[in-house]
Amino acid sequence: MLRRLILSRNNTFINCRYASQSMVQTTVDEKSGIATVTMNKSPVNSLNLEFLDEIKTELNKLEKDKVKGMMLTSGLQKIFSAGLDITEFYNPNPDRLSKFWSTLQDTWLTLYKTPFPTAAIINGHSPAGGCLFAMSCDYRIMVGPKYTIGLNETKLGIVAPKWFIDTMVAVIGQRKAEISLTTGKMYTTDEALHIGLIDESVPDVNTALTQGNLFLNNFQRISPWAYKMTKDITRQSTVQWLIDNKQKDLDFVVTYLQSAEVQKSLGLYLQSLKK
Ligand SMILES: CCCCCCCCCCCC/C=C/CC(=O)SCCNC(=O)CCNC(=O)[C@H](O)C(C)(C)COP(=O)(O)OP(=O)(O)OC[C@H]1O[C@@H](n2cnc3c(N)ncnc32)[C@H](O)[C@@H]1OP(=O)(O)O
Repeated sequence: MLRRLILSRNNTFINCRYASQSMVQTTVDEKSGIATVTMNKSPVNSLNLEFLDEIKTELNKLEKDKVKGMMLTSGLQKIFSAGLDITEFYNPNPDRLSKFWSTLQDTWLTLYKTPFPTAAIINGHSPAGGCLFAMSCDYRIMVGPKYTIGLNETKLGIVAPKWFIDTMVAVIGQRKAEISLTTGKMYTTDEALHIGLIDESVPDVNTALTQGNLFLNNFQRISPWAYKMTKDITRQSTVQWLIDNKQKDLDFVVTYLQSAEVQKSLGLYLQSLKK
């Protein structure tokens, strides 16, 4: 792991930590203690086993370093994240599929439970797993108006697992989540703002980063202990369900994803993407 100091947009030095050929770049503003984690896996930030593992490792490091907040964003031009890497579960190797799903569970738990406040800077399309990661942050700022966000699993002929669903319910409520999930709807920035899936829509990424910093700076005046306890209590039932049902969730997903019917749907969906 290498470290270097670079000059940030507001002329303060930021501590930049990066690994060679890393898919995740992190900078920490020395003055505010706020980290920016940038996902950088071309072409679409699809979440495969190695990428998830890197994100989880980075989040754990930030916790150890006691950062004051974190913004999650993308280094790609028009995509926040295309969600889970479909090639991990189309014609999968069963052992790798198990490892992939366990890593997803752990990465999500780490992100959803961070002891520091988080903001998603959604600077591109954010379907499915990309939307899950954005919803798992404490606050969402999306660059409009061109991009879309949502849990579109039914469009792939698959079903969002219970903890994806519960995460969405926590953000937009039962009724809107049910409609969104069953129809697999991808929302435009304006629509997402209207239903509360995002908190702010802004015209460009610099404004999004400024607003993200503003949101996270609110917590300078809040006791970290009070923040963490409140977040734990608020998110407890969703988190506890997964902790108690990790193996059941894994077994179900691995079996279900390998069924002939699901594999057929995924094959057709992948083909449509290639076109
Ligand atoms: C009791 C009942 C309980 C039931 C429980 C069931 C539980 C089991 C179910 C398991 C659930 C699994 C959950 C999955 C969640 C997911 O995240 S699935 C992934 C969903 N993602 C998408 O649908 C996004 C698809 N991609 C796009 O829409 C577009 O690519 C884009 C808008 C992101 C970008 O568009 P564009 O810039 O035009 O790029 P493209 O040319 O489309 O793509 C470039 C390149 O990338 C490949 N690609 C795109 N997305 C993915 C992906 N998610 N995974 C892998 N690969 C992807 C695309 O095919 C192109 O490849 P080529 O360059 O053509 O080779």
